[in-house]
Amino acid sequence: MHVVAAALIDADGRLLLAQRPPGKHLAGAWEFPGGKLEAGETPLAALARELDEELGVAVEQATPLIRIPWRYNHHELLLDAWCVTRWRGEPRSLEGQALRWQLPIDVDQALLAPADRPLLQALRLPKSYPITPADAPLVQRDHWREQLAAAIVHGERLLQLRLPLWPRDAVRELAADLLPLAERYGAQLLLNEDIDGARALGVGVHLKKAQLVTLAERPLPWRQLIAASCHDAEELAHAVALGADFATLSPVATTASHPGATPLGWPAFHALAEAAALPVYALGGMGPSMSREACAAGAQGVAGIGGFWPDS
Ligand SMILES: Nc1nc2c([nH]c(=O)n2[C@@H]2O[C@H](COP(=O)(O)OP(=O)(O)OP(=O)(O)O)[C@@H](O)[C@H]2O)c(=O)[nH]1
Repeated sequence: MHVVAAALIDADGRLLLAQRPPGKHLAGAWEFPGGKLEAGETPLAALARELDEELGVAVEQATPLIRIPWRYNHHELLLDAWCVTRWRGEPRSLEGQALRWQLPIDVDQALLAPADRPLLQALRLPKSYPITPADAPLVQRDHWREQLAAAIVHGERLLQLRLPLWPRDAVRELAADLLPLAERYGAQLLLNEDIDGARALGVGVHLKKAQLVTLAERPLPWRQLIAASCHDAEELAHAVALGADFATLSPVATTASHPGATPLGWPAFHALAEAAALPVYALGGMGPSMSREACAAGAQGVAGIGGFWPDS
Protein backbone atom coordinates (compact mmCIF):
# COMPACT_ATOMS: atom_id res chain seq x y z
CA MET A 1 0.00 0.00 0.00
CA HIS A 2 1.49 3.34 -1.09
CA VAL A 3 0.49 6.18 1.25
CA VAL A 4 1.41 9.85 0.78
CA ALA A 5 1.84 12.05 3.84
CA ALA A 6 2.36 15.81 4.00
CA ALA A 7 4.52 17.75 6.43
CA LEU A 8 2.83 21.16 6.09
CA ILE A 9 5.33 23.66 7.48
CA ASP A 10 4.20 27.25 8.14
CA ALA A 11 6.29 30.44 8.13
CA ASP A 12 7.14 29.94 11.83
CA GLY A 13 8.48 26.43 11.16
CA ARG A 14 5.45 24.75 12.76
CA LEU A 15 4.14 21.44 11.52
CA LEU A 16 0.45 20.53 11.06
CA LEU A 17 -0.61 17.25 12.69
CA ALA A 18 -3.99 15.55 12.45
CA GLN A 19 -5.53 13.00 14.80
CA ARG A 20 -6.79 9.74 13.32
CA PRO A 21 -10.54 9.53 13.95
CA PRO A 22 -12.24 6.74 15.97
CA GLY A 23 -12.97 3.54 14.05
CA LYS A 24 -9.90 3.83 11.76
CA HIS A 25 -6.60 1.95 11.97
CA LEU A 26 -4.49 3.59 14.76
CA ALA A 27 -7.47 5.66 15.99
CA GLY A 28 -6.36 8.49 18.28
CA ALA A 29 -2.76 8.54 17.01
CA TRP A 30 -1.44 11.81 15.56
CA GLU A 31 -0.30 11.68 11.95
CA PHE A 32 0.62 13.69 8.89
CA PRO A 33 -2.35 14.52 6.64
CA GLY A 34 -2.53 12.28 3.58
CA GLY A 35 -3.80 8.88 2.48
CA LYS A 36 -3.60 6.02 0.00
CA LEU A 37 -2.87 6.49 -3.67
CA GLU A 38 -5.82 5.71 -5.94
CA ALA A 39 -5.30 3.50 -8.99
CA GLY A 40 -3.19 5.28 -11.63
CA GLU A 41 -2.45 8.29 -9.43
CA THR A 42 1.04 9.81 -9.03
CA PRO A 43 2.19 10.57 -5.45
CA LEU A 44 1.94 14.33 -6.04
CA ALA A 45 -1.59 14.03 -7.47
CA ALA A 46 -2.62 11.94 -4.44
CA LEU A 47 -1.06 14.50 -2.10
CA ALA A 48 -2.97 17.34 -3.78
CA ARG A 49 -6.26 15.37 -3.67
CA GLU A 50 -5.89 14.31 -0.02
CA LEU A 51 -5.01 17.83 1.19
CA ASP A 52 -7.95 19.26 -0.72
CA GLU A 53 -10.34 16.62 0.72
CA GLU A 54 -9.04 16.66 4.31
CA LEU A 55 -7.98 20.29 4.81
CA GLY A 56 -9.38 22.35 1.93
CA VAL A 57 -5.96 23.56 0.79
CA ALA A 58 -4.35 23.60 -2.67
CA VAL A 59 -0.71 22.48 -2.69
CA GLU A 60 1.63 24.95 -4.42
CA GLN A 61 5.06 23.62 -3.45
CA ALA A 62 6.05 20.13 -2.31
CA THR A 63 9.49 18.53 -2.05
CA PRO A 64 10.32 14.91 -1.12
CA LEU A 65 11.09 14.43 2.59
CA ILE A 66 11.66 10.70 3.12
CA ARG A 67 10.15 7.32 2.12
CA ILE A 68 9.56 4.85 4.93
CA PRO A 69 8.66 1.19 4.30
CA TRP A 70 6.70 -0.03 7.34
CA ARG A 71 4.96 -3.21 8.43
CA TYR A 72 1.95 -3.11 10.77
CA ASN A 73 0.41 -6.36 12.07
CA HIS A 74 -1.94 -6.85 9.15
CA HIS A 75 -0.51 -4.76 6.35
CA GLU A 76 2.61 -3.26 4.85
CA LEU A 77 2.91 0.24 3.54
CA LEU A 78 5.28 2.64 1.90
CA LEU A 79 4.88 5.98 3.65
CA ASP A 80 5.94 8.55 1.07
CA ALA A 81 6.42 11.86 2.91
CA TRP A 82 6.64 15.31 1.33
CA CYS A 83 7.39 18.73 2.77
CA VAL A 84 4.67 21.14 1.75
CA THR A 85 5.92 24.67 2.23
CA ARG A 86 3.43 26.65 0.08
CA TRP A 87 -0.31 26.19 -0.26
CA ARG A 88 -3.47 28.21 -0.90
CA GLY A 89 -6.24 28.36 1.69
CA GLU A 90 -6.35 28.05 5.47
CA PRO A 91 -6.11 24.39 6.59
CA ARG A 92 -9.35 23.35 8.35
CA SER A 93 -10.75 20.06 9.52
CA LEU A 94 -13.08 18.77 6.77
CA GLU A 95 -13.31 15.18 8.03
CA GLY A 96 -13.86 15.82 11.76
CA GLN A 97 -10.20 15.20 12.62
CA ALA A 98 -8.55 17.25 15.38
CA LEU A 99 -5.70 19.44 14.05
CA ARG A 100 -2.76 21.09 15.74
CA TRP A 101 0.31 23.12 14.80
CA GLN A 102 3.54 22.33 16.66
CA LEU A 103 7.26 22.90 16.23
CA PRO A 104 8.86 19.55 15.29
CA ILE A 105 11.03 19.75 18.43
CA ASP A 106 7.90 19.96 20.64
CA VAL A 107 6.10 16.96 19.13
CA ASP A 108 5.84 13.98 21.49
CA GLN A 109 6.77 11.07 19.26
CA ALA A 110 5.03 8.58 21.54
CA LEU A 111 1.69 10.07 20.38
CA LEU A 112 2.46 9.62 16.67
CA ALA A 113 1.54 6.66 14.45
CA PRO A 114 4.62 4.40 14.76
CA ALA A 115 5.59 4.75 11.08
CA ASP A 116 5.66 8.54 11.51
CA ARG A 117 8.52 8.64 14.03
CA PRO A 118 11.24 8.52 11.33
CA LEU A 119 9.36 11.29 9.47
CA LEU A 120 9.57 13.48 12.55
CA GLN A 121 13.29 12.75 12.88
CA ALA A 122 13.80 13.60 9.20
CA LEU A 123 12.23 17.00 9.93
CA ARG A 124 14.28 17.58 13.05
CA LEU A 125 17.71 16.43 11.89
CA PRO A 126 20.07 18.77 10.00
CA LYS A 127 21.81 18.18 6.66
CA SER A 128 25.28 17.87 8.13
CA TYR A 129 26.79 15.64 10.82
CA PRO A 130 30.47 16.42 11.62
CA ILE A 131 32.55 13.74 13.38
CA THR A 132 35.81 14.46 15.22
CA PRO A 133 38.92 12.80 13.71
CA ALA A 134 39.80 9.44 15.30
CA ASP A 135 43.52 10.29 15.38
CA ALA A 136 43.12 13.49 17.46
CA PRO A 137 45.44 13.10 20.46
CA LEU A 138 44.52 14.09 24.00
CA VAL A 139 47.09 16.92 23.93
CA GLN A 140 44.81 18.64 21.40
CA ARG A 141 42.00 18.79 23.96
CA ASP A 142 41.79 22.60 23.96
CA HIS A 143 41.95 22.74 20.18
CA TRP A 144 39.01 20.33 19.83
CA ARG A 145 36.98 22.13 22.48
CA GLU A 146 37.42 25.30 20.40
CA GLN A 147 36.69 23.54 17.10
CA LEU A 148 33.49 22.01 18.43
CA ALA A 149 32.37 25.30 19.99
CA ALA A 150 33.09 27.20 16.76
CA ALA A 151 31.20 24.60 14.71
CA ILE A 152 28.15 24.99 16.98
CA VAL A 153 28.30 28.78 16.79
CA HIS A 154 28.65 28.56 12.97
CA GLY A 155 25.45 26.52 12.72
CA GLU A 156 26.20 22.82 13.17
CA ARG A 157 23.35 21.16 15.07
CA LEU A 158 24.47 17.52 15.33
CA LEU A 159 28.02 16.58 16.29
CA GLN A 160 29.71 13.30 17.13
CA LEU A 161 32.58 13.13 19.65
CA ARG A 162 34.62 10.17 18.42
CA LEU A 163 37.99 10.33 20.15
CA PRO A 164 39.20 6.74 20.61
CA LEU A 165 42.72 7.81 21.73
CA TRP A 166 41.30 9.66 24.73
CA PRO A 167 40.32 8.12 28.09
CA ARG A 168 36.52 7.94 28.32
CA ASP A 169 36.44 10.43 31.18
CA ALA A 170 38.25 13.04 29.08
CA VAL A 171 35.64 12.70 26.32
CA ARG A 172 32.84 12.93 28.87
CA GLU A 173 34.46 16.03 30.35
CA LEU A 174 34.68 17.63 26.92
CA ALA A 175 31.01 16.89 26.29
CA ALA A 176 30.06 18.31 29.70
CA ASP A 177 32.05 21.49 28.96
CA LEU A 178 30.27 21.96 25.62
CA LEU A 179 26.76 21.16 26.83
CA PRO A 180 25.66 24.66 27.93
CA LEU A 181 26.67 26.09 24.53
CA ALA A 182 25.04 23.19 22.68
CA GLU A 183 21.81 23.71 24.62
CA ARG A 184 21.84 27.45 23.94
CA TYR A 185 22.13 26.81 20.19
CA GLY A 186 19.81 23.78 20.07
CA ALA A 187 22.70 21.52 18.99
CA GLN A 188 22.90 17.84 19.93
CA LEU A 189 26.07 16.04 20.97
CA LEU A 190 26.58 12.30 20.51
CA LEU A 191 29.29 10.26 22.22
CA ASN A 192 30.76 7.44 20.17
CA GLU A 193 30.02 4.06 21.76
CA ASP A 194 29.79 5.29 25.37
CA ILE A 195 26.18 4.49 26.33
CA ASP A 196 26.77 4.96 30.08
CA GLY A 197 28.43 8.32 29.52
CA ALA A 198 25.57 9.43 27.27
CA ARG A 199 23.02 8.33 29.85
CA ALA A 200 24.83 10.21 32.65
CA LEU A 201 25.18 13.43 30.62
CA GLY A 202 21.76 13.32 28.94
CA VAL A 203 23.32 13.40 25.43
CA GLY A 204 23.05 11.00 22.48
CA VAL A 205 25.14 8.00 21.53
CA HIS A 206 26.48 6.79 18.19
CA LEU A 207 26.67 2.99 18.22
CA LYS A 208 29.48 1.11 16.54
CA LYS A 209 28.63 -1.74 14.20
CA ALA A 210 29.84 -4.35 16.74
CA GLN A 211 27.65 -2.83 19.49
CA LEU A 212 24.61 -2.62 17.26
CA VAL A 213 24.29 -6.37 16.85
CA THR A 214 24.64 -7.06 20.59
CA LEU A 215 21.79 -4.75 21.63
CA ALA A 216 18.22 -6.01 21.70
CA GLU A 217 16.52 -2.75 22.60
CA ARG A 218 16.98 0.99 22.58
CA PRO A 219 19.50 1.80 25.31
CA LEU A 220 18.43 5.43 25.91
CA PRO A 221 15.09 7.26 26.24
CA TRP A 222 13.49 8.86 23.15
CA ARG A 223 14.71 12.37 23.96
CA GLN A 224 18.38 11.24 23.70
CA LEU A 225 19.43 10.46 20.14
CA ILE A 226 20.66 7.05 19.09
CA ALA A 227 22.63 6.73 15.87
CA ALA A 228 24.14 3.62 14.34
CA SER A 229 27.08 2.99 12.00
CA CYS A 230 25.78 0.81 9.17
CA HIS A 231 27.35 -0.67 6.05
CA ASP A 232 24.65 -2.92 4.58
CA ALA A 233 20.94 -3.74 4.59
CA GLU A 234 21.19 -6.10 7.53
CA GLU A 235 22.79 -3.51 9.80
CA LEU A 236 20.24 -0.89 8.73
CA ALA A 237 17.42 -3.33 9.57
CA HIS A 238 18.99 -3.92 12.95
CA ALA A 239 19.22 -0.18 13.61
CA VAL A 240 15.50 0.15 12.77
CA ALA A 241 14.55 -2.82 15.00
CA LEU A 242 16.45 -1.21 17.85
CA GLY A 243 14.54 2.07 17.42
CA ALA A 244 17.61 4.08 16.38
CA ASP A 245 16.83 7.67 15.36
CA PHE A 246 19.16 7.68 12.38
CA ALA A 247 22.06 5.82 10.79
CA THR A 248 25.20 6.57 8.86
CA LEU A 249 25.82 4.38 5.81
CA SER A 250 29.38 4.07 4.58
CA PRO A 251 31.62 4.22 2.67
CA VAL A 252 29.81 6.00 -0.15
CA ALA A 253 33.08 7.03 -1.85
CA THR A 254 36.75 6.33 -1.23
CA THR A 255 37.98 7.91 1.96
CA ALA A 256 41.34 8.60 3.60
CA SER A 257 40.19 7.18 6.96
CA HIS A 258 39.28 3.71 5.49
CA PRO A 259 41.50 3.30 2.40
CA GLY A 260 40.89 -0.46 1.92
CA ALA A 261 37.06 -0.37 2.00
CA THR A 262 35.07 -0.84 -1.23
CA PRO A 263 32.88 2.21 -1.81
CA LEU A 264 29.13 1.73 -2.26
CA GLY A 265 28.66 4.47 -4.87
CA TRP A 266 25.46 6.54 -5.08
CA PRO A 267 23.16 3.97 -6.77
CA ALA A 268 23.75 1.33 -4.05
CA PHE A 269 23.55 3.99 -1.35
CA HIS A 270 20.22 5.17 -2.76
CA ALA A 271 18.72 1.68 -2.86
CA LEU A 272 19.80 0.90 0.72
CA ALA A 273 18.75 4.28 2.15
CA GLU A 274 15.29 4.09 0.55
CA ALA A 275 14.67 0.59 1.81
CA ALA A 276 15.58 1.60 5.39
CA ALA A 277 12.89 2.90 7.75
CA LEU A 278 14.99 5.71 9.23
CA PRO A 279 16.94 8.78 8.10
CA VAL A 280 20.38 7.84 6.72
CA TYR A 281 23.44 10.09 6.40
CA ALA A 282 25.94 9.46 3.60
CA LEU A 283 29.41 8.89 5.06
CA GLY A 284 32.81 8.22 3.49
CA GLY A 285 34.48 10.62 1.08
CA MET A 286 31.79 13.27 1.72
CA GLY A 287 32.24 17.02 2.09
CA PRO A 288 29.76 19.55 3.53
CA SER A 289 29.04 20.89 0.02
CA MET A 290 27.78 17.46 -1.13
CA SER A 291 24.53 17.47 0.84
CA ARG A 292 22.41 18.31 -2.22
CA GLU A 293 23.83 15.35 -4.12
CA ALA A 294 23.35 13.13 -1.07
CA CYS A 295 19.73 14.23 -0.58
CA ALA A 296 19.02 13.48 -4.24
CA ALA A 297 20.19 9.93 -3.44
CA GLY A 298 17.72 9.61 -0.57
CA ALA A 299 20.06 10.74 2.23
CA GLN A 300 19.16 12.91 5.19
CA GLY A 301 22.47 14.69 4.60
CA VAL A 302 26.22 14.16 4.79
CA ALA A 303 28.44 13.05 7.65
CA GLY A 304 32.21 13.25 7.73
CA ILE A 305 35.46 14.29 9.31
CA GLY A 306 37.72 16.13 6.85
CA GLY A 307 36.32 19.47 5.70
CA PHE A 308 33.58 19.57 8.36
CA TRP A 309 35.58 21.56 10.93
CA PRO A 310 36.27 25.32 10.87
CA ASP A 311 40.07 24.73 10.91
CA SER A 312 40.28 21.92 8.36
N1 LIG B 1 -2.49 9.45 6.07
C1 LIG B 1 -1.57 8.91 6.84
N2 LIG B 1 -1.58 7.57 7.02
C2 LIG B 1 -0.64 7.04 7.82
C3 LIG B 1 0.34 7.87 8.46
N3 LIG B 1 1.14 7.08 9.21
C4 LIG B 1 0.71 5.81 9.08
O1 LIG B 1 1.18 4.81 9.61
N4 LIG B 1 -0.39 5.77 8.23
C5 LIG B 1 -1.10 4.56 7.82
O2 LIG B 1 -1.24 4.55 6.42
C6 LIG B 1 -2.53 4.04 6.04
C7 LIG B 1 -3.27 5.15 5.30
O3 LIG B 1 -4.59 5.11 5.57
P1 LIG B 1 -5.64 6.30 5.53
O4 LIG B 1 -6.79 5.80 6.32
O5 LIG B 1 -5.09 7.60 5.92
O6 LIG B 1 -5.95 6.35 3.99
P2 LIG B 1 -7.15 7.12 3.28
O7 LIG B 1 -7.12 8.56 3.67
O8 LIG B 1 -6.98 6.78 1.84
O9 LIG B 1 -8.41 6.57 4.02
P3 LIG B 1 -9.58 5.55 3.73
O10 LIG B 1 -9.02 4.19 4.00
O11 LIG B 1 -10.56 5.95 4.78
O12 LIG B 1 -10.00 5.79 2.34
C8 LIG B 1 -3.18 3.60 7.35
O13 LIG B 1 -2.84 2.26 7.62
C9 LIG B 1 -2.51 4.51 8.37
O14 LIG B 1 -2.55 4.01 9.67
C10 LIG B 1 0.32 9.27 8.25
O15 LIG B 1 1.14 10.04 8.78
N5 LIG B 1 -0.66 9.73 7.44
